[in-house]
Amino acid sequence: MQKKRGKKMVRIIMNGCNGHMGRVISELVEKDENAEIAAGIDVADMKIYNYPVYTNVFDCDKEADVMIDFSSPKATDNVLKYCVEKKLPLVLCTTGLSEEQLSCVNEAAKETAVLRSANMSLGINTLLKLLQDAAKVLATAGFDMEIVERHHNLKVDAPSGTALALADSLNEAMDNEYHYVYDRSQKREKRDEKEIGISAVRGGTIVGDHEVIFAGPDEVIEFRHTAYSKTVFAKGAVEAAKFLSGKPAGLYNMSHVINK
Ligand SMILES: NC(=O)C1=CN([C@@H]2O[C@H](COP(=O)(O)OP(=O)(O)OC[C@H]3O[C@@H](n4cnc5c(N)ncnc54)[C@H](OP(=O)(O)O)[C@@H]3O)[C@@H](O)[C@H]2O)C=CC1
Ligand SMILES: O=C(O)C1=N[C@H](C(=O)O)C[C@H](O)C1
Repeated sequence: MQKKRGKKMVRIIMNGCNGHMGRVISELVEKDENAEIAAGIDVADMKIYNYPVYTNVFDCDKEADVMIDFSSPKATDNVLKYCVEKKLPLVLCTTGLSEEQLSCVNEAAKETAVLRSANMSLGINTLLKLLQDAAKVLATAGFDMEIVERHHNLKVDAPSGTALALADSLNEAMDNEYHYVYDRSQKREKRDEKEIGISAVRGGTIVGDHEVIFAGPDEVIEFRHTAYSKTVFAKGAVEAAKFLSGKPAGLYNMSHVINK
């Protein structure tokens, strides 16, 4: 299909182009007058779309304005190296990165623009802010904070990157006094008041569901976000790519895109 070209065209390299998110983004960009996929990167060239696919990121010699990455932590080290070498802005959406990889992200952001977000949806990024006000009132009043996340049965990392980001947001509001508990199966003592419990459910085709529970004496408040399709993440990622193209080196997040 020949698409109408807009005035301002953002050229994207899609890392993880054969995956679930890579495909949703390819479909979305196909209809976008102001964006195109210059090349894809994945472990195999499945010839799904009409852009060139490289199985090794370092073989990719296409001119581009930004990379979007939805792949695997196994790809992250090379993705960061490539983007630093090419001074290519990077929208990093892959979750499950190690502590060491997270510090490499910070280092890379000194050389090129990096926007890392575990969740590209408007809803979760709004919730991250709202929760801080709630925590300041409720956790201070002694409410316990718990997070339950639910995802499809193909998800490999647990807890989700979003659950960790939600916990970090709560914790930041409380001067980082809290610690996270992922598994209570070996515990023989009651809950610590400074813990945030994080539980993961995996099943079927659940796109992504996050519940933040504030449980106090005789009352409970719950905040819940449900993604009904992967398009919410794809839209956010393409918007972030357009925002990041041409930006100076630095670490960005979705709040920069939403409040631009
Ligand atoms: N920030 C956000 O809003 C969101 C983040 N995510 C995260 O994005 C990531 C991808 O999700 P999803 O698309 O569902 O996963 P998929 O497994 O469907 O897709 C990942 C793709 O990346 C490929 N891949 C694996 N290793 C490499 C590598 N070294 N280089 C290039 N490509 C590679 C995989 O190939 P193969 O299958 O052969 O291994 C696969 O085609 C996950 O970490 C997920 O948690 C997902 C949704 C939203
Ligand atoms: O793997 C997924 O699918 C998702 N991963 C992200 C996460 O780990 O938080 C975001 C979203 O919930 C979907």
